[in-house]
Amino acid sequence: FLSSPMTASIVGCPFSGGQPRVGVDQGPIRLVEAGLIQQLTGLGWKVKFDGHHQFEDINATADPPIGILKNPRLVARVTEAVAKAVGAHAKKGELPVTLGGDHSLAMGTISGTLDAHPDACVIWIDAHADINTVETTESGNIHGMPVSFLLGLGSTIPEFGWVKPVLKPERIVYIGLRDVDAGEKRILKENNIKAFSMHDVDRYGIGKVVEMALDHVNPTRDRPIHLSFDVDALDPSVAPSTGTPVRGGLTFREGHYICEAIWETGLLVALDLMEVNPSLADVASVKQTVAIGCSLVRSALGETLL
Ligand SMILES: N[C@@H](CSCCS(N)(=O)=O)C(=O)O
Ligand SMILES: [Mn+2]
Ligand SMILES: [Mn+2]
Repeated sequence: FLSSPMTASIVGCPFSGGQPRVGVDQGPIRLVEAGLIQQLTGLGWKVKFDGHHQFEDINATADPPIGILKNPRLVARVTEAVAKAVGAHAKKGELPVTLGGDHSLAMGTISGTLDAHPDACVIWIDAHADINTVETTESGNIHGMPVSFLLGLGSTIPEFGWVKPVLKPERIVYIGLRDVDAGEKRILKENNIKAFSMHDVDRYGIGKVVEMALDHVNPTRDRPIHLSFDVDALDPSVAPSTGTPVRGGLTFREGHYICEAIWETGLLVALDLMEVNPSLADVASVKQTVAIGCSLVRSALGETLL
């Protein structure tokens, strides 16, 4: 699915509108400053990066909540721009590597991927399901909702008219869940969405879980894969500087195994690395979180241990 020479296009998205914490917009800047581009070049990738996206803000008075949804017009506008950017890169046979920024961005990245690769499946690595609808969300933070928009669940909002229900429930699988709201549990069940929680990771081991996840969404290993990786899937001791940390997460190796195994399929067409917030911990912990973000991207893009 990728053109040659293999080209990775870094889509830097300094965006925090999907959630209330300051700082997650600095994630992409810190990942690039840590040398991610040079690291990918070192792996043999042709890397394209024409600067971080400049999302123009909408002042709060012009963007009042819709229901309890916060910054709705801003999130709608930004994610539409991201969908266009990711879709354009993917259509050129490049591998878009979207650096967040909060996970509401995935409404855009996955829309873009599916525009270029309609048959793609989504592997969502996260402590959370991010599948709340307008009706079920209790926070109004849109970073907890992107999957519901992509599936076309819940009532539609005119401001999000650009999002089409391009994702089918049988084309997404979760790994790492351990903090799912009651409403989300109902949605997962009603839509028969496959999800491997941390209980499953403990029970089967990460190797078997990844195999079962791929068997579910990619049975004959012929579909393009969009990997959406929320660093809060990792245990907070491994990736502390993130907005919604939840204990009992993936180890350093389990996180990397997922990326390595998906690269090994040869089917990866798009990657998101989301929710790195470099303002939530001490200097050493921030550095650790940024470094593991870079490391996960390298593993997903072919870096091997031997
Ligand atoms: N389920 C909660 C938390 S959502 C956490 C979003 S993320 N992208 O995984 O950090 C909510 O809806 O606010
Ligand atoms: Mn998430
Ligand atoms: Mn999460």
